[in-house]
Order: sequence, then structure tokens, then C-alpha cells
Amino acid sequence: MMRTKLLSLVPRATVACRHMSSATKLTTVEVNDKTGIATLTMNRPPVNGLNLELLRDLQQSIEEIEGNKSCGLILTSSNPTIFSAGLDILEMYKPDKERIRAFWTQLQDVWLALYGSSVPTAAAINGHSPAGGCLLAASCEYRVMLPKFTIGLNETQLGIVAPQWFMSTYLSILPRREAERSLNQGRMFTTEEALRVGLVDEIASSKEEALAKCADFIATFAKVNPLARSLTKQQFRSADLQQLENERVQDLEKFLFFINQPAVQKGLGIYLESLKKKSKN
Ligand SMILES: CCCCC/C=C\CCCC/C=C/C(=O)SCCNC(=O)CCNC(=O)[C@H](O)C(C)(C)COP(=O)(O)OP(=O)(O)OC[C@H]1O[C@@H](n2cnc3c(N)ncnc32)[C@H](O)[C@@H]1OP(=O)(O)O
Repeated sequence: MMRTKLLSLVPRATVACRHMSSATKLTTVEVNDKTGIATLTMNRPPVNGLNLELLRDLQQSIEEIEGNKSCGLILTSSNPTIFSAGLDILEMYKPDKERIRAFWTQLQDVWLALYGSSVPTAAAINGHSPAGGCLLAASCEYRVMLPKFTIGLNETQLGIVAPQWFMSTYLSILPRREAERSLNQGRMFTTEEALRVGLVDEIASSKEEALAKCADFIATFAKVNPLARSLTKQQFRSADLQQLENERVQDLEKFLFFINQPAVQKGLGIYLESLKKKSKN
């Protein structure tokens, strides 16, 4: 394993980090030597759209962190204004038959790995976090968000439906009434609104502060027996995890059926166009 000192990249100049993975291009993992906490950074310009390759790298990085006995995982983004734009719509619009199967299966794998991770997890949400971006953040145990951004499961706004495990993830954080209403509305919350409903736990004024708050959360487990902690977490999450494990194939088939409906394809095309028009103005 490569052990490079990346002093110029760490948030606090006095803390050394081990750079664990450099082979992957779309994610990086840095472990803070002092705290043992791993920071997993998504880096797929322009918007961290979750395509097959980014999802593969995310899963590889989560496995790497689990395997390296890190004390915790902080998920963040290298983009200063976008945590993740969610699923890359280009994977779902006029999809290639084989690739879209691999894509959805990989998304399932990432969720199972992150939501079911044995280490404490936190998200430093340093930018907008719609749909799949929100799913990743919500799969963590703690969320710290920067002001003036938005977060939420906005699928219905795009004419698509968040599958059951997206809903379970929301329900693990939000009261049922809030989860149902905001999913039905496809509501995007501002940072302040997200704090008010409990979708995020804290607000930070900079990425550095968000990372530090996430590290403080992970440090609350320092004196807790790690096995007792992870088995307790597993018990809380096992019904959700098991449900997807049991229904993976049906979930994939449902997704393929739904996404290939002409009306859904038309809607995705219109949405992509509107995004492109907006980016040109
Ligand atoms: C009952 C059975 C159910 C079965 C399941 C059925 C269906 C499956 C559901 C799947 C669940 C889906 C989850 C998702 O994650 S869908 C994706 C949702 N994402 C969004 O709606 C976000 C869209 N993007 C934005 O709102 C903004 O781009 C932004 C993230 C706020 C960033 O804004 P800004 O900095 O102003 O950047 P631009 O808008 O200018 O974008 C730059 C370029 O990036 C392209 N872009 C943006 N987002 C995406 C995306 N998600 N996928 C692909 N491409 C994206 C955008 O078009 C620009 O491209 P250009 O430079 O080429 O014009």
C-alpha cells in the first residue's frame, strides 16, 4: 500500500495523513494518522454525477476503509459547491442494455456497503445534494452541511420514483409524516430547513469545519466497545438491508421496466435539456 504524506491537502496543517488509495481516479481516501478517521472524497467533475465508474470507486473505497480498521468514514466532495448531483441521468437516458444493469446493481452495492458499514459514518455535505447525492449522505449516521445549498430526494420532480430502499433511508432519519410528504413532493430542503426537520444534524460555515464536526461525532464512539457499537448499528439497520438483499433481482427488474417506459424516457430527455439550457445561460 502506498503511504504518501499529503500534508498540503489535510485540513489542519499539523495533522499527517496516509493516502490509502491512489489507483482509483474518481474517489480518494485519506486516513488521518492521529484520529484514524478516513475521509472519502468524491471527485468526478463537473457535478459528481453517480455513473457506473464513480459508484465502483465508491464501493472500492468503502471496502478499503472497512479493511483498514479506520475508526470512521467521512464522505465529502472535492467540488466546492456540489456534494453530488445524484445519479448520472445519462446512465438512465437511452441506456445501454448491459451497462444499465451493471449501473443499478452497483448502486445497490454502494448503498448496502455504506448504509451497512461497520464503522461510524458521517457526511460533510459541502454542496448541493439532490436525489442520489442525498441518498449517500442519508446513508451515513451523521450529517454536517454548509449553508446556502439544497438537499433532498427530488425524484418525483423528475417523473421518477425513489425505490423502497431510498424511502427506508429517509425513514431512518425523518419522522414518517415528513418523509412521506417530502418524498411525494420531491422536496429540496435548504440547509436551514434540513436542519429544522432533522435531515442534517449540524451546519458548518466551511468545509474544514464540517470535516472537524464529523470527526467530533465519530470521536464520540472512541470509548465505546467497537463490536458492541457495530452490532447495535447492524441491528437497527438489518431489516432495511435484508429487504434489499432479498429483493435485489426484483428491484433491478422493476427499475429496468420503469426506466424504459417511453413516458419516463421522454421526461428524462426534457429534464436533461433543461439542465443543459440552464448551464448555458
Ligand atoms: C416503483 C418502482 C420504482 C423503480 C425505480 C424507478 C426509477 C429509478 C429512480 C432512480 C432514482 C434517481 C435518483 C437520482 O439521483 S436522479 C438524478 C437527480 N439529480 C438532479 O435532479 C440534479 C440535477 N442537477 C442540478 O440540479 C444541478 O446541476 C446542480 C447539481 C444543483 C448543480 O448546479 P450547477 O452548479 O449550476 O451545474 P449545472 O446545472 O450547470 O450542471 C453542470 C453540468 O452537469 C450536468 N448535470 C447536472 N446534474 C446532472 C445529473 N444528475 N446527471 C447528468 N448530468 C448532470 C448539466 O447538464 C451540465 O451539463 P453541461 O455542462 O453539459 O450542460
